[in-house]
This record gives sequence, C-alpha cells and structure tokens, in this order.
Amino acid sequence: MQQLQNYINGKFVSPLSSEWIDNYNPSNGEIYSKIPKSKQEDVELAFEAAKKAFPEWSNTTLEKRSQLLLKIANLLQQKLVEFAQAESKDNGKPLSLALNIDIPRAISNFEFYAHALTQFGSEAHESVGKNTINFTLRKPIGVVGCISPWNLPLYLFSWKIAPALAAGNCVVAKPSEITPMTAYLLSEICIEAGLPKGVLNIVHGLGNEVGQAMVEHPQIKAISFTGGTKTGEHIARTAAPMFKKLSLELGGKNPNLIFADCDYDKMLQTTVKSSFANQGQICLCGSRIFVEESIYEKFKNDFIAETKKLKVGVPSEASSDLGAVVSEAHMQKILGYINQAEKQDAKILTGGKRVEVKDYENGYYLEPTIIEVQSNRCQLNQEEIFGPVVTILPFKTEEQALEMANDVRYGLSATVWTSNLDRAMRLSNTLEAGIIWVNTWLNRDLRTPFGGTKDSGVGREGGFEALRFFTEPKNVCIQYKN
Ligand SMILES: NC(=O)C1=CN([C@@H]2O[C@H](COP(=O)(O)OP(=O)(O)OC[C@H]3O[C@@H](n4cnc5c(N)ncnc54)[C@H](O)[C@@H]3O)[C@@H](O)[C@H]2O)C=CC1
Ligand SMILES: O=C(O)/C=C/C=C(\O)C(=O)O
Repeated sequence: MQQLQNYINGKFVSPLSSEWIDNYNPSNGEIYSKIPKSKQEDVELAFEAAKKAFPEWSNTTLEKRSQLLLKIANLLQQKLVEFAQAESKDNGKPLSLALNIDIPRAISNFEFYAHALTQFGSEAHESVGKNTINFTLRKPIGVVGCISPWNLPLYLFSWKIAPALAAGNCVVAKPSEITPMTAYLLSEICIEAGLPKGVLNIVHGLGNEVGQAMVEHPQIKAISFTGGTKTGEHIARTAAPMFKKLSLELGGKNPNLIFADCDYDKMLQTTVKSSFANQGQICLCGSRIFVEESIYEKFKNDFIAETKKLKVGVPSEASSDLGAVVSEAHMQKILGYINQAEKQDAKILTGGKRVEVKDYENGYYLEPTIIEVQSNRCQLNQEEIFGPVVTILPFKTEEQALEMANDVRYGLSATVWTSNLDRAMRLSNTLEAGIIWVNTWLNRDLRTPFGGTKDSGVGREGGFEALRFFTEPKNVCIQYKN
C-alpha cells in the first residue's frame, strides 16, 4: 500500500515516530494509502529547514520567485488529469469537478501570485512643509504556517502557500489528514521545479498534533488557517498570547435571498449549484434559502424537481453530479442533522437518506436534501451542516428577509437574486457578510478580498490582502535638509 511522506528540507522523509494513519477512499470506504502521523518533532525539523532557507529566499529576486511559482503552475498544468484523479479519489468529489474547478484553480493560484508579487507595492507619504518623507517597507515575516481543510484540498492549500511564498516567506504547511494526496503530489512537483530546499515544507498528520505544534511554535509568526469555526476558535486562543498574526477562514451558514423579480431560470439553475456543488461541502454554499412568498410554491416545486434530477454516483463517472461526502464520520454528522428535522417541526421535501451505489455499497453517498423549516431560529438554520442539505423558508418583505439572513452567528457570504438595483445595493450594504453575490454565485476574481465577518473568521485572503497578511510593514521616516 502506498505510504505518503513528509516533504522537509527538499526531501521526502518518513515521520520520526514511524507511525502512520489510514487514508480512506470515500467512494468505497476502503483504506488505500497511509499517511505520516507526524508529531511536534517533525514540525521542528520542518521549522529548522524553513528557518535556514529564509535568508536566501527572502533575498531572492522577485523575478526568480515569480519564475519558480510559474514553473510549479506549468508542471501542475501538465499533470492536471493525474492530480484531478487523485483529488477525486481522496475526497470523493466528482472527477469532473476536480478536472474543471479544483486543479485549474490551484494552477491559477500559483499563476496569480507569480504575477501579483511583481505588482505589489507599498505606500509613501510626503509630509509637505516638514521636509519629511515616510515610506513603508513590506518585509516577509519569516517562517509562516499554512493549515488547510479537506473540502477543496489543493485549491485551498495552494491559495495559502502561493501568496506566502510569493511574499518571501518560508513555509511549514499542513494539509488535512483526511485529504493529503494532492499536497503530497505537489511536493514532487516542487522538487521537479527546483524550489530551493526548505522554502516549502509539508508535514502530514493530525490537527491536534501537527496543526497544534505549528500553532504553538513560538517562532512560526503567522498562521493562515481554513477550517471549522470551533478549530479556529481554539487556534485563536492558543496563538493570541504569542501575538501571532492570524488569518482565519471559518464556517458559514450563508443566506440565499430570492426575490420574485429575479431572472428565475438563472436563479434556479444557480441555486441548485450553490446548494449541492461539491456535495454541499463549500463554506460558501447557500444553505439557508429564503424565498419571496409570491413565488414560494412555484420555486419549491421547481427546486425539488431539479434536485431530483441530480445523479449521485461514483466520483469517476462523468454522469455523477454528486459524489461521496468526505468521510464516514462526516456522513453520520450530516445524517444526524437530517434526522432531527421532524423534532424541529421541519419537513424533508426531497432526499434525506444514504444512497447505496451498486458495487460501492460502503461509500459515503447521500441524497441531495431540501428541508422546509418553520423558523430561522431552528438548529437546522443556525448550525453549519456542511453537506448536501439546504433549508427553505418564505418571507413577506425585504426587511424580514434581511432580518432572518443576519440572524445567525456566521457572516461569510450571501447571495441576492433580484432585478431591482436599489434593492441589490440596499442589501449589499446591510447584509452581514464578507462576500455578497448579486445574481450570481461563487463568481471569483482572485484580486478581491475574500473572507468573513462574525464567527466566519478574521482577516481577508486574496489579491494584495494576502500579500499584506504575509508581510510585516515597517515605516521609515526620513527628514532631509533643504
Ligand atoms: N472551509 C470551511 O469552512 C470548512 C469547514 N469545516 C467545518 O468544520 C467541521 C469539522 O471538520 P474538520 O475536518 O474537523 O475541520 P477542522 O477545522 O478540524 O480541520 C481543518 C484543518 O485544521 C487542522 N486542525 C484540526 N485541529 C487543529 C488544531 N488544534 N490546531 C491546528 N490545526 C488543526 C486539521 O487537521 C485540518 O488540516 C466540518 O463539519 C465543517 O462544518 C470543515 C472544513 C472546511
Ligand atoms: O477562494 C475560493 O474561491 C473559495 C474558498 C472556499 C473556502 O474557503 C471553503 O470552502 O472553505
């Protein structure tokens, strides 16, 4: 059975403990590889390698850094199919999704930051009448930590390491132990691309061992994390006394507000995607759907009909719209929420059950599920389920829709469907979320700030925001004689 390795100081190495974790294939529930069960001592090795590489990497010209990131992107492009197959097998997502979204986006992340680093500037302030000029240097921080989740494995792993490297930092990175494969394959590419040893180090293992050691490490000065809100809270509590820089991209319970005056067909097709893409395992999925009363019954019937057309099946088959959810434990968690529907006076309109796929009976397949709830205060509307489950609820007025949309602890994204520009602007101003989509969803321009408010996180990724996060500003004030 394949044994993955850590990538430390430019080489593949086994964990010092020689312990391994089983890696499951969600499509059939079988163990298909082993990953290092690394510990604090492996993190220390990675840190030492990164620290040693920092002086040279931070002084490497922007052109050279840019070329290396582009080389990684080119090699990824050449191996797109291999990577997409690996991602689909490791995560359970449809191969078509990995081929068309996950891996292309990982390539774009490297390309984007290869170019962004050459365009990144800093400010200068002339104090007129005082013969003084201030200018701000943007220094790489040193060794930084990147911790990524399992839902969009290489997509989010590269979304963190590309800007961290671009800004001149050396990196200790930890992919999710549930989906380690494409990060492992990326280490092969880094070697092939000639990335200097120690610049990027990838340590596999459990969150409460490897992740915890990274967060606790006194000399890893910044942590970029994407994952669950509870984990983010724990990281913040651990890191705060050490005054670490933190970027936390956490959970969401995003509202999807549908008004009667919208482009109905576009809304319907997009709402199916924003509900069930990647088996609903995207922090941006619109999991609370609020519909204007006058079109509620029509929407309900059409949405059910469209959802019933979705095929749940083996990830590698082109006809599968939904694959498997990521793990047995996660499947049980989602089913736990669905099974509470009745107690919460909610009605399952379609779905709600595990799916048995022929010859893949032990895979983690779930029906796309729509639940009609009676109140936004119910648990189904207040907690992140992170699976193919959405709720629907009618509203009478824009004010009521806004109130329900904001009445939740999360504030990541919101989607508004309307042809009324005034309403679109009013809601864009008042919805409590870091990202608002009007008449579209998951429409991404990598230059824009990405992140959430409230319990959805702290800080922003994307564009120059990430380069600002991964650098320390230093102001220089010079007074000169006339
Ligand atoms: N992007 C998002 O919004 C995501 C949200 N989630 C939510 O979180 C729930 C739990 O999923 P998990 O897989 O447990 O996510 P998680 O938040 O535990 O995992 C994300 C990453 O954090 C690491 N991690 C875990 N504990 C850590 C610690 N103490 N210190 C440092 N790193 C640590 C994990 O190993 C993984 O690499 C999901 O059911 C879902 O609701 C999960 C993944 C992504
Ligand atoms: O950057 C994006 O386009 C999407 C990011 C998605 C997440 O952070 C997530 O699902 O966790």
